[in-house]
Amino acid sequence: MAETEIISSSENNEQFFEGVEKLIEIWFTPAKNADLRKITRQQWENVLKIVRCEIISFTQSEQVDAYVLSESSMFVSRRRFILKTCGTTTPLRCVHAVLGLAYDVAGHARVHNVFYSRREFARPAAQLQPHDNFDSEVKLLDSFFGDGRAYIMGPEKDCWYLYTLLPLEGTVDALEKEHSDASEGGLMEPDQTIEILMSDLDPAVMDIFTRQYSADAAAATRESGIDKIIPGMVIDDFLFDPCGYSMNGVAKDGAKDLPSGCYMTIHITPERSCSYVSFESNVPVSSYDEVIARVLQAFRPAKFVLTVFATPDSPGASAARELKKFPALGAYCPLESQHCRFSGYELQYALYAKFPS
Ligand SMILES: C[S@+](CC[C@H](N)C(=O)[O-])C[C@H]1O[C@@H](n2cnc3c(N)ncnc32)[C@H](O)[C@@H]1O
Repeated sequence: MAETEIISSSENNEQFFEGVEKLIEIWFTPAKNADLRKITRQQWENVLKIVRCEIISFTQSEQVDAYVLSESSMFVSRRRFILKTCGTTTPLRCVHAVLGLAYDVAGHARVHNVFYSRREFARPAAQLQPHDNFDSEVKLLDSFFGDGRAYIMGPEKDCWYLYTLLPLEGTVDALEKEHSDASEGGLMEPDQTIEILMSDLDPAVMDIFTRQYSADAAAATRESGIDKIIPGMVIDDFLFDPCGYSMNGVAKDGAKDLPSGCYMTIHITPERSCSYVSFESNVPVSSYDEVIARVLQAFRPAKFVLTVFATPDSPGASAARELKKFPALGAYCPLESQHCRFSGYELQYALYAKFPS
């Protein structure tokens, strides 16, 4: 298994692990016969060496290849690449190699869009370049993709960073993008993604994700209720030793109400001093109420960042607008909320904390 940075915390002799992930999503412009799934496992393994992690499990649906990694997950479909990695991994260092394989092996010559995002790290100083600060990350991304836009949302300690090629709606750049999209023939298929990035979780729940408590990953999946969050998924789960958990879910072929490109992914760092859980899915629902309620009930965080990206024609567009109203979510009140209208996407960011009891 790849080298893992687990640093002893002097306070209580507990291990520190940076659960916060860096997430990069690259969409390529559709091209005849082009498919990222032509890239071989060996080629992905070489890419992941640059990132400092490795593949530990694989599952797939008709549309998505899903890899569980030693540090989080990778999803590969015809024209979309998603890499989400935690710890002190270096995902932006592999972008050059991914673009090369996309061109040489998969037949993709043009990048249509890019999203790079992450929450603020618990220990930013422990990260390796370029991840030691957002400016360096943006500089490297710009060296690959040209003129991207960088945003920082929320308060300093709990902020969420985003880099994208999407211009803000109503700008001259947005008009230009619409023209180029129109000439390429309506590229944007409906798309929506929810992420719930949780910290400071209930220790009783976190115990489930230890070898001491759960015999295997499947037992932890059942006991926590992860298998009920989005029914109809094939689950590929992994329980680390002595603790830690990762899972990918892809829609079962022929699942009712679940399109075959649908995925979910959950990663859990249960150590008490640095507990962290991330949930992400592109499930196409018009309200996220049930999914959010199930996630919060399963993990009981003290605090979380919620982000929703949705194209205007996706069912999730109404969900993003509902969340814009700044609603309380069960036992949680919103501390911050921001809504952004990009050309072709809406984004809702919010920071929630448990009501004081
Ligand atoms: C890979 S998981 C998922 C982390 C994820 N990003 C999250 O949301 O917390 C990390 C957890 O697994 C534990 N772990 C145990 N062995 C590991 C290994 N070889 N590589 C990575 N993590 C390991 C870490 O201590 C941590 O609790």
